[in-house]
Amino acid sequence: MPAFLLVPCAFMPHWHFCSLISGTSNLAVCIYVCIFVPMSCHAMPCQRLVDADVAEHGLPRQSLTPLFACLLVAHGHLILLLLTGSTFLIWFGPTPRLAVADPDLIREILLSRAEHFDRYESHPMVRQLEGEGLVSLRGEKWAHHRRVLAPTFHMENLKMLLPFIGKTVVDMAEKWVTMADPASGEVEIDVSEWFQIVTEDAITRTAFGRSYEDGKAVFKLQTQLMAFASEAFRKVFIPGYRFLPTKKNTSSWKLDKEIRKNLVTLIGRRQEATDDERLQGCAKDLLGLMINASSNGGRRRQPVSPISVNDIVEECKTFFFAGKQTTSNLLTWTTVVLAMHPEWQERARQEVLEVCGAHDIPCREQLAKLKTLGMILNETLRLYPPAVATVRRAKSNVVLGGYHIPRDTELLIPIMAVHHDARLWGPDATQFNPARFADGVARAAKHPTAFIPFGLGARMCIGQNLALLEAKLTVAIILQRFEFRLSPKYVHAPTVLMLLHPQYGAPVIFRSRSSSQTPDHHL
Ligand code: HEM
Repeated sequence: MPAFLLVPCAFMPHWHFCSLISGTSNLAVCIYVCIFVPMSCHAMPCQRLVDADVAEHGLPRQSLTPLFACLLVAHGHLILLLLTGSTFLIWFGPTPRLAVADPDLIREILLSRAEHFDRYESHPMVRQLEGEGLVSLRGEKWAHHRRVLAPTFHMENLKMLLPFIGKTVVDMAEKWVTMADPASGEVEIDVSEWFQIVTEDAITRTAFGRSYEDGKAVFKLQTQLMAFASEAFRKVFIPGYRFLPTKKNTSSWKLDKEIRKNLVTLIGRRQEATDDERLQGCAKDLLGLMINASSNGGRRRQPVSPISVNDIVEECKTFFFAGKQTTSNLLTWTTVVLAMHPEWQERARQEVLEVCGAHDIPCREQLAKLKTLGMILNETLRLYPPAVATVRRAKSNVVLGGYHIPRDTELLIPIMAVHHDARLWGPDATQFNPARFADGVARAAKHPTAFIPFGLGARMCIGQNLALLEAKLTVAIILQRFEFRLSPKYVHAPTVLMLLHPQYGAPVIFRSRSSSQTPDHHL
């Protein structure tokens, strides 16, 4: 039997240490830093793997802070891939994981032989954050929920949300203008914070539709709940601690109870609505679809698992979690790379002005014509995929690419490493070059499965259409109204805290295009 490729690599102990204690704990990172700092001196080489642009832009070097050390931990697989080839064993705490970065094998795992592999069950702390919805469900219940919820994300449905999302972006842009310094006409904005307003609004409309205001109140409570959960996630993990009646735990339980109470009231109100009201030309929202599915459950010949109030609560958590931060990270990285590459910024702006004009909120048909912007978004998703990896578990003993994989083996698909593999993307794999997507996604790399920011197969991201539409709309509106560049305060430090985000935020300097028409403006 071929043995797994065991890699004696300096990175293993770090991964091992950090993952033992919940992945991001400060204590673990301190241990990590003590062991690894003398060996690494500086983390810059790893960042260079992430983006060659850093060197070009002479961005400030930084000290090796604990969180920055996490970057190295998170990109261990990237380095292992480059050192060893595309299939290797890596330790995640006491558990071995087979990292698979070969696109043919990834295709087998996620698509052609997906029945042999299940989604990996997240840690309870993570599940608390992501909810027990679509992301973590499996088997028949997952299939039922996916079928029920899919219509929300059909393009015909989503395009009805565009004017609302567009209005939120325009309001945000107008606020930036009022914040500008009257002398210079410029304003510095940390886009990583502001974009969350846009994505929260979009997900609230998608989930609650015409009950938007009630939905906002629910998601506000959920934000507080998630703040508690993510704080706990960053601390040392003590099994069972989350069940103790500490001050924070009791506050979390109270919030959870309140969310359920609000949703039950909302569901009751929606159920009382007449059919006429339900069909008032509103977009199909997640809440409405789930309520219908719970009441239609009895009409199905073989009801799988009727959707309960608890299911609705958990799906709301899941969609809020899966839909908000991912898309705001994409928006943040897109703005950062456009600020780094003024020539692409200008090309994208000219296209937007030609297709959509200088002021109007772009409609679905216009967005579809923004080819350059589409290429830029793809290239951003390639270099900075918000979800850096995904994990599967073998359901039985299987042979994959000549390896005998025992049942229950975890398989890590390092999306970010695949996206940076020079064997697939060519020698400029670490460079920002949207032109590689000019002939479509399938032809951008040497393998059609080399680009998987939204996963692949049956469990591919259900929110992909919404994310891309929202991102295109938001960036188009910003390009119509502003020219922008990186703030000198910006530090290029992509780091992973569940998702890939800029460790020190993303301060960008915006200048309104109406004020920058003066002859002496410099960008
Ligand atoms: C740029 C934005 C986004 C990225 C990069 C992204 C990425 C992903 C990836 C990689 C997966 C597959 C995970 C796996 O195979 O294990 C996934 C699944 C999922 N995503 Fe997204 N996502 C994004 C936006 C959204 C949005 C806006 C929503 C909801 C409104 C959403 C909801 C979900 C859900 C519910 C799943 C689980 C699907 C299932 O298992 O059936 N995502 N996403």
